[in-house]
Amino acid sequence: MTKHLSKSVAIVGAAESDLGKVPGMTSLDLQAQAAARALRDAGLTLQDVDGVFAHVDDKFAGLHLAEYLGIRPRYVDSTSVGGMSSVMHVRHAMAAIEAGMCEVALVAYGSTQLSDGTRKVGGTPEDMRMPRGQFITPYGQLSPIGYYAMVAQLHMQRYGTTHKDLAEVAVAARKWAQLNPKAYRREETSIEEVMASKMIADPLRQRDCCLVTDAGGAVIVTSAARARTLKRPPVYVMGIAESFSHHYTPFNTADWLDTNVAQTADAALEMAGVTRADIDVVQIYDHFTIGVIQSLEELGFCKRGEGGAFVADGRLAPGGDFPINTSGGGLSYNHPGQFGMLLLLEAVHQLRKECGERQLPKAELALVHAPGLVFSCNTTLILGV
Ligand SMILES: CC(=O)SCCNC(=O)CCNC(=O)[C@H](O)C(C)(C)COP(=O)(O)OP(=O)(O)OC[C@H]1O[C@@H](n2cnc3c(N)ncnc32)[C@H](O)[C@@H]1OP(=O)(O)O
Repeated sequence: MTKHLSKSVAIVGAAESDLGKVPGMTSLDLQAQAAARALRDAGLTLQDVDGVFAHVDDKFAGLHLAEYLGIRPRYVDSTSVGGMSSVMHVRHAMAAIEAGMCEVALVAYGSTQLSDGTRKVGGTPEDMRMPRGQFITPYGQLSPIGYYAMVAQLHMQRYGTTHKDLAEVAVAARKWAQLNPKAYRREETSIEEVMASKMIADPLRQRDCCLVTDAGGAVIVTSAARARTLKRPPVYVMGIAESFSHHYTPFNTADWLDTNVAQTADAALEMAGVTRADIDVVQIYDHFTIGVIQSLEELGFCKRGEGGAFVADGRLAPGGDFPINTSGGGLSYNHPGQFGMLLLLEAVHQLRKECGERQLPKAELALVHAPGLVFSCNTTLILGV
């Protein structure tokens, strides 16, 4: 249905804010810093921006960012659906640009969860306000780690996945991080070290969980026609799809491992007119090691239940035959409150061949996948140069 929109818009500017621990900044500061850098990258100015797409833990995110930047856009979208929001905003920007409602869209995200100590592992008042809260939170279920721990338990019980399989994902991420000067954790690690790290929510140990860092990022999306007049090589949106299944906890679904991921992967690939085998760069949300195994299966890179075997023997790491998350991912690079923006940025950097030591030799087509909440929704994006 959206096939005709393939290559109708492109990312023409992309930048991270300062990363890691950034004291003295607010999430708005980080968004604005990233926005200024992304605009400079594109050769555009704030006056060119007429669409703002932002999400932070604030329902007025787009409005606040526009006001902070001193601009008066004619289109604002502050939809927040968890980790995938920034990736989904690229689709919403495409729709708005194609409908003539804006021409230069700023997509931004920022979080200072490390510096301001706002990341809580569970039992927050917000949890209690959600419908599930009263039945789950009082019993000590940590959010979202506890939910993914239950998914991991089920995966292990049903398919024989082991903790060593999970650890493979964490070690591969660290090996990529060692090639990325901006990564937060770059020290050597091993399968044994991951497996011996402190238990957080059985079977997920500390090193199975993403980092808590500050970070922000921004991309500039515009029409293909405008993109061709700018200084950067356009990174085209070849295909993109989003899908929603349930609210937050998978325990309301018939099978916790059942997701809508394949639906968005198939739709995005079809829109792009390419197959899984054509993809050079894969960026997958790694909030927890089990999330990567589950995503690889659900995206159709292997069958459900085979993800553990798929990631074995360093396959995802530098030098492996299925490299993913070349930045070091949320597990070792940076993980602000939500990771979609950083996944998107790494895909753009790979396609523009600006990744230094971690640059993949062939990088023409990228697949970015991000879920929201606990695989409650997801977006798949195919980018190409
Ligand atoms: C939509 C979504 O994206 S869902 C995901 C949202 N994010 C999360 O849920 C965050 C998950 N992670 C966490 O909550 C925490 O990192 C935990 C609970 C796993 C670990 O917490 P703690 O053991 O209390 O560690 P704490 O956060 O205090 O950090 C202690 C040290 O361990 C480090 N550390 C934490 N996780 C890791 C890791 N995976 N690898 C290496 N070091 C780590 C920290 O960087 C910190 O180092 P420092 O003292 O040098 O700064």
